[in-house]
Amino acid sequence: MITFEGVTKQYPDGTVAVDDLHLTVPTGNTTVLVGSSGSGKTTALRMINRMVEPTGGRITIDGQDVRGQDPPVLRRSIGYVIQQAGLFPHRTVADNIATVPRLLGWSKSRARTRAHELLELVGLEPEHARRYPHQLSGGQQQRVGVARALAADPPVLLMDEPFSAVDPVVRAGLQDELLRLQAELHKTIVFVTHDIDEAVKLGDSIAVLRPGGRLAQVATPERLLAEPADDFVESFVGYDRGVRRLSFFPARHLRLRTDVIVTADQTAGEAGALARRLGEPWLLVVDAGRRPLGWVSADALDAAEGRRRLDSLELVGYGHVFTVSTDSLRAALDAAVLSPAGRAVGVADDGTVRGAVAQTELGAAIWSVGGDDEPPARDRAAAAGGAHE
Ligand SMILES: Nc1ncnc2c1ncn2[C@@H]1O[C@H](COP(=O)(O)OP(=O)(O)OP(=O)(O)O)[C@@H](O)[C@H]1O
Repeated sequence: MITFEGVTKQYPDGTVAVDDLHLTVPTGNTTVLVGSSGSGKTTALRMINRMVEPTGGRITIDGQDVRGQDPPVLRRSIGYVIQQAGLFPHRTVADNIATVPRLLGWSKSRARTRAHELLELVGLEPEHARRYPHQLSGGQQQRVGVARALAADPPVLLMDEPFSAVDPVVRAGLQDELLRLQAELHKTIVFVTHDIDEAVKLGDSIAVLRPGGRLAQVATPERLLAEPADDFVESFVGYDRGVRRLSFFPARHLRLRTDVIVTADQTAGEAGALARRLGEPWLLVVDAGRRPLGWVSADALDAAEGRRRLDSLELVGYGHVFTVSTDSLRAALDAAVLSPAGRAVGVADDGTVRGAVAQTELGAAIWSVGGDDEPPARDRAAAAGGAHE
C-alpha cells in the first residue's frame, strides 16, 4: 500500500504543484491520477520514487517512509514507465529490458533469459530482442518500456502517460494488454493520464486532481461517473458520463426476445402473420445455423408475395451485434442506436443469435439501473470492451 499523508510540493519558484494530498493506493490495485494539465499528477507520481522530494507531509510504501530509503535502491523496487517509453537509444531491446536486473547484479545470462521472458509477456517476438528502439513502432517501444519496468518484478509500477504518444487503436491495444498483465501480476500501479476514458478503463480507483494540485475526488470509476463530487469533476468526466457508466452494467441480464426471430426458409406470408400477431414492425431473419441475416419490416412482408422465401427479400442490415455474455449495456445500446431497425442483436460467444432487444426495451433496462445503484458486479471485460464491433 502506498499512502500520501498530507503531501505538498512547492517548487523553489513558489509554484504549489501538489497541495496537502491525502491518498491511499491499495496493494495490487491500479489507481489512476487524472486532472487537467498542470494539476500536479506527474509531481505526485515522482514523489513516490523520490525523483521529486515533497516539501511537506510524507509518503509511505507498506508503512515505510520513502525518505528513509536510498533513492537508487528505492527506484530499483519501483518500475517506472513514461511517455514515448524513454528507452536507451544505443542499447538493444534486450539490454534495455535487462537494465535493472544488471544493476541488481544479475549475471548476463540470467538477465538475458529474463528479458526474453518479458518480451513474451508483453506480446513481442523473440527477434525483437536484438533490435534497437528506433527499429520498433511506437506501440512496440511502449511494450518494451513496460517490459523494462517489470524486469526485476517490482511490486510497484509508476506509469506516467505511458500510452499517450501512440494512435488510438494501438493505445486501446496497449490498455488491454495492461489489463491482462495486471490480472496476472497484481502490481500496485499508479497511472497518470489526461484521458478520463483511459482512467475509467484501467483504474480500480480514480483520483481527480484540480488545478493547484488539490484532490477533488477519489472514487471507483463507477462512483465517479455516477456521483461526481462537484462541478469541476462533473465537467472533467464529461456530460456523457451517464452513457459511459453503462459500460459497468453487463448485458447478460437483458431480457432478449426470441419470438421475433424467423428463419430464412420461412415465407413472407408466415412471417407477415407472425408480425401482425405480435404487433411487431420488425422481425429478425436468421440462417439455418442461427446466424443473423438482417431485419425484415412488417410493411415489406405485407407488400411481398406470400409464398416468397424470406431470403429472397431485401433485408435491412442488422448493424453490429453485442455478445451477451461479455458485453455491457453500453454496447447493447450502441448496437440498437446504430441499427436501422432500432433493435440490437445479442449473440452467443459462437456468433449464433440469442435474441433481440429494442431501444425502448433497453430504455427500461437502463432505467432500472438508476442513477445510484452500484453495478451488479465489476465487469472489467464489459467495461473495457465498449461496443462489440
Ligand atoms: N521543476 C519545476 N519547477 C517549477 N515548477 C514546476 C516544476 N515542475 C512542474 N512545475 C509546475 O508544477 C505544476 C504541476 O506540474 P506537473 O507536471 O506535476 O503537472 P501535471 O498534472 O503532470 O501536468 P501535465 O498533465 O501537463 O503533464 C505545474 O504548474 C508546473 O508548471
